[in-house]
Amino acid sequence: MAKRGRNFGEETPEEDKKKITGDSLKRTLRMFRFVRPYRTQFVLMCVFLALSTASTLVFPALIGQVTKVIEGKSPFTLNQVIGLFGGVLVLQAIFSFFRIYFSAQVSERAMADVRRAVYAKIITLPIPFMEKRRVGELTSRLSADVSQLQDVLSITLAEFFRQIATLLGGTAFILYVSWKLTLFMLGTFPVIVVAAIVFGRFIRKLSKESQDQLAAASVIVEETLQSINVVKAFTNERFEIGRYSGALVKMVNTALRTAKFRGLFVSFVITTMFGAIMAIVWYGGNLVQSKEIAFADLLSFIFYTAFIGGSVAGMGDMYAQIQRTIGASERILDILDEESEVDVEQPQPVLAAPITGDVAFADVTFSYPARPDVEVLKGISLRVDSGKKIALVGQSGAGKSTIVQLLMRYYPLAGGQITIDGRPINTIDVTTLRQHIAVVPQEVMLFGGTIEENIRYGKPNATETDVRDAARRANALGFIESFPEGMQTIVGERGVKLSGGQRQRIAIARAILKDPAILILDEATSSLDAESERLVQEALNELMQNRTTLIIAHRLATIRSVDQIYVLRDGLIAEQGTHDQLTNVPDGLYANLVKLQFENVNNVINGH
Ligand SMILES: Nc1ncnc2c1ncn2[C@@H]1O[C@H](COP(=O)(O)OP(=O)(O)OP(=O)(O)O)[C@@H](O)[C@H]1O
Repeated sequence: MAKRGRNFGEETPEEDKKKITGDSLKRTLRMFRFVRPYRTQFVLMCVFLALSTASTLVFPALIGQVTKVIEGKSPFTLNQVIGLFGGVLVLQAIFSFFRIYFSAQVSERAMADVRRAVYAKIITLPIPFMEKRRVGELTSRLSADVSQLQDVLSITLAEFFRQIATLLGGTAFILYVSWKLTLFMLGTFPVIVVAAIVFGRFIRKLSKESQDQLAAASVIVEETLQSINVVKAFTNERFEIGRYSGALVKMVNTALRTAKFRGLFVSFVITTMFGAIMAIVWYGGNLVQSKEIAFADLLSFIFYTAFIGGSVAGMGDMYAQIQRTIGASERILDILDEESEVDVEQPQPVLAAPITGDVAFADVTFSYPARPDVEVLKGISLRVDSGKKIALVGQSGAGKSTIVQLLMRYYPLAGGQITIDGRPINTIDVTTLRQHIAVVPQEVMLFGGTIEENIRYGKPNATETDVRDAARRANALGFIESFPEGMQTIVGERGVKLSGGQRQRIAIARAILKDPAILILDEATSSLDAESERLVQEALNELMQNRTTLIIAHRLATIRSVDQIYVLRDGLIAEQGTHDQLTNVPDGLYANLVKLQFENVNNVINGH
């Protein structure tokens, strides 16, 4: 049996072992909506499948006919029968071709639609959903689960149909030839096939064990090579070699044990299968001798028996296949049934009336969905008037990033309200809301394309001149043009080919191009060298002009001139005011932070 992805009868992983119930089958059938657009091809595939199965089933009967001709017991000549044989052969080839052609048409297109739908769903789901799942898990929905469904459409369905047809057609034929021989055959052959299936399962379990052990050994290699510096620093080479050898010995032992059973299995199969055929030939031969059946029919009988045996063997795998398919469909449907926050079926909203950018938080409380019992914000109220700048400062974990994540509407609030221009943000379309906000993150993440593509990410329909202009205003044009390929320079994976300061300026150019009313700056914690710092700061000043800006500040030196500073402690605003006001609060939090940073800088300068 041809199988893609998984091997014949391979053990079904635990998570795939879904009970087959009426409900789960019904749910799985919902996946057929993806086949509906291709129903013509699907029907054609079924027709050719039926035809090719029927033509295969004719072969044993034809072999019987040939024998009859040779024995001189047929009204046809040898050439006529062989001609018919050839005709069936040609038809069978044509039918099979079209069956595969149409099944590929259906399965490839329908599965691309499933992948597109799942991806569109995943990328538009709210952040809390993404937090609950691992990225690897989501990507395997797109690869493994969809491939499983594709197997069903392109292979399993055909196999299933063929097996049932062979079983029914073959049994009907042999019953017609001789019910006695049929009963004799049914008493032996299927029993052996089923025994072989069970034995085979056991062996596969064993070989999976040795595969797992090989995987475990590979993990040791991978881990140690990845952290080779650590291994060497601790001089643990000998220890690791020992660990690896141990894993190998275990694997070899299991493999040898498996081989013993595999040897037994092969001997068992060969002996019993051929034994059964011999028994049938013996019994059938007797029937031929006593003239109960014709010799030609005995030959056809044996061929059909082999066909039936193959079908019974294939059936064993069918149940596992259906289980896997139900599991895969359910996991895909679970995702498709989630509610998106962005409706991609609708065209992207054109930016509604420009906003002025008055941002206000009123008594906002919040807990992350992943940790509902920890209140991260305990009643935050703040306001930034249009075009003004505020800074959020406070210890790590105080809730600064949370505040801006809520403004982006990544999470629903537990209490209170956030408004922009007086409108609660949950009444604004989420795409429109985010179109008005740009974020310059702490760690700039660039996509693997060109510099131009990365800047254009801020506004996909921007002209080349706009992109250059944004780069120039972000102090980035200089370094971009110093590269031989200029704007077309490919930035390596995650932008590793660019320095930290350069990446930041690209992120600033991106934000300038987006031209939002509201800006969020998540200050980089690591400081740049003085020249880089100056270039970035200049670019930021250009970006911040006339925009409502929220700065998550880590280095207090950069926020002296903001309009208002909010000092956070444990999810509450502990102090607020301008830099000058706050530094004068005796023993104030901010005053202490400033002192601390000042001392640190002095310590570094003085070499302490
Ligand atoms: N996605 C999340 N799920 C659950 N808890 C989170 C999540 N993100 C942050 N937290 C928790 O919320 C609290 C506030 O985190 P937040 O990132 O807002 O702090 P921060 O002030 O920005 O800190 P830093 O300066 O280190 O970035 C922390 O205790 C953190 O552990």
